[in-house]
Parts: sequence; structure tokens; C-alpha cells
Amino acid sequence: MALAHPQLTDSLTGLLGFPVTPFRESGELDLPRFEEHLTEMLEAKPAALFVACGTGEFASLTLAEHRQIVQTAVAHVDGAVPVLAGVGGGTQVAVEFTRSAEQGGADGVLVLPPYLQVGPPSGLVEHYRQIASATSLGVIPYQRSTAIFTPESVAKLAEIEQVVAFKDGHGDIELLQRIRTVSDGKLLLLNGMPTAETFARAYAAIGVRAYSSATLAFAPKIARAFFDAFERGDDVLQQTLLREFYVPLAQLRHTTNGYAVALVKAGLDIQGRSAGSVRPPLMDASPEHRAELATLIEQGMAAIETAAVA
Ligand SMILES: O=CCCC(=O)C(=O)O
Repeated sequence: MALAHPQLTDSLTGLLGFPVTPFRESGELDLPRFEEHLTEMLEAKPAALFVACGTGEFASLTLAEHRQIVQTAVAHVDGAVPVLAGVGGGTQVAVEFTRSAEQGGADGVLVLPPYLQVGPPSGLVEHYRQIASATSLGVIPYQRSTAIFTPESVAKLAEIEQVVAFKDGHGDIELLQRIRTVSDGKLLLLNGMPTAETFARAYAAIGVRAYSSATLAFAPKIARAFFDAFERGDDVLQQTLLREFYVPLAQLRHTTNGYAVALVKAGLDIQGRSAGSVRPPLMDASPEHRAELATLIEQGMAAIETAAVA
């Protein structure tokens, strides 16, 4: 039974985890590896897990694969934390994925931007309204790429009962402040930037503290250490981890389209926890970028160990 919306919203106030979707060499889903991956992530105590989202390569999954991922995650996590599923595409496709996620036992859905088409603000609101009306699950619109909202549109989203939060992957702080003001704080806002930790302090300045951590999927100890430092106001450790790990990771991510996901899988593979390759149009990280990432992970872990003995 899916979480009631207030319970779901209450859980979205911490470190949010985004598992990858493991594939075998044959290209098929690797569900046993997916379960191991979920266990590894749960050890870092995320507030919720968002499966089959951007990091989970939603856009390359069939409806049947998506359903398997959701059902496997719901069964494996077994209520330890809420499990939300990425959905998306055009309105009718997103409705199909949403209904399937609900039938698979998800507690909510993160709605990725509509595929390819960009309409007027009223059309964007109608897109999410039709998805929300097809489910009783909590719905979280995700602002990025083809889904950039006006503050007035978000205020309209806030009036839709199933809409429980708003995830921002666009990074315009002034727009987010306007959204927060116009929606009168009625909607929980989430920092959903690709390397969210580099934005954590800026978003906190406008009252947005919960964030999605892609790092939690491949370097959970670093992700947990940064979040705990952020929560207790430990600027020294935050700055150290930004310098030694997160800022160079963001710079590495900007070198190649698709690295927001490919580097996560590379990070897992480097550490002997491979989840296979990414699916096209993404490509795996290059050998030199893998080496750079390995160095960053070592630096991040060293920074944590140094802080622990200080
Ligand atoms: O925080 C960034 C990565 C997680 C995410 O937003 C996604 O996988 O869609």
C-alpha cells in the first residue's frame, strides 16, 4: 500500500538516493545486481530511493523493464524507505508508466520532463495535471530541459492534490525563489541538480535543504559524510569535500554529454561493484576519465578519514 502523501512528503526531507539500473553484458536487466546495489545504498541511510529516474536511465527502459525494476525495488526495500519511480515521456506514455509504477507498489513518482515537445505554460501544467489525475500516488514534477516552469504555473501545480513536491534540476536560484514565493511555500522544493552537493548551500539559503545525491549511488560514504556535515553546519569538511571531490566531479561531468549517468556507473565499476554499461545514446566513460574519477574517489575517502581522526 503506497504511503499517504503527508508521510511521503515528511520522508523527502533528507538525503535522496537514485539507484542505477544494472544491465548484463547481453544488455538485459541484471536484477540480482540491482538488489545488491539497493542494499549498498540503504547502508548510507537515504531518506528515500528514486528508481528508474535519470540516473536509472528511465529513458532507455521498456515499460516491462520499468515494472520489473519497480517491483524488485519495492520487494527488496520492503518498506525500509519510500520507493519512488521515475516516469515520463508524452502525457499518455507518462500515464502508462505511472499506472504501472502504482501497480508495482511504488510510493510515488518523479515525473521527468515531457519528451521533445515544448508547449506554453498552460500546456505544461495540463501535462502534469493529467498524469496526477491518473494515480493516487504522490507526484513530483521535475524541472529541467523541456520542463521549465513559471512561478504561476507551479502555484497551479501546488493546487493539485497528488502533487507533493517539486524537484529543481534547472539551477536558477532567482526563479526558484520566485516559485517559492508565488506558491506561498505550499510545495516542498527539492534540490535536484546533477551534482546537487555543489548547490546545497545556495539552495539552503532560500530554504531548500533536501537534495538528490547521484554520488550516493557509487560513493555512499562520501555522500553521507557531506550531507551530515551540511546538516551540522561543518563548513570545513564541506569545503574540503567540495575541493577534493565534488567540484572536480562536476567539472568532469561537464566534459561529456551523458556523464551525469555514465560516471556513476564508472564509479561503481572502478570499485569492483559493476552495474554494467549505460545504454545508448549514453556511452561509458573513457579510460582517462575513469582514472580521473578513481583519483577523486580516493581523495574524497581520504578527506573523510582525515576528518574522522581530527
Ligand atoms: O541529483 C541528481 C541525480 C539524480 C536525478 O535527479 C535523477 O536521477 O533523475
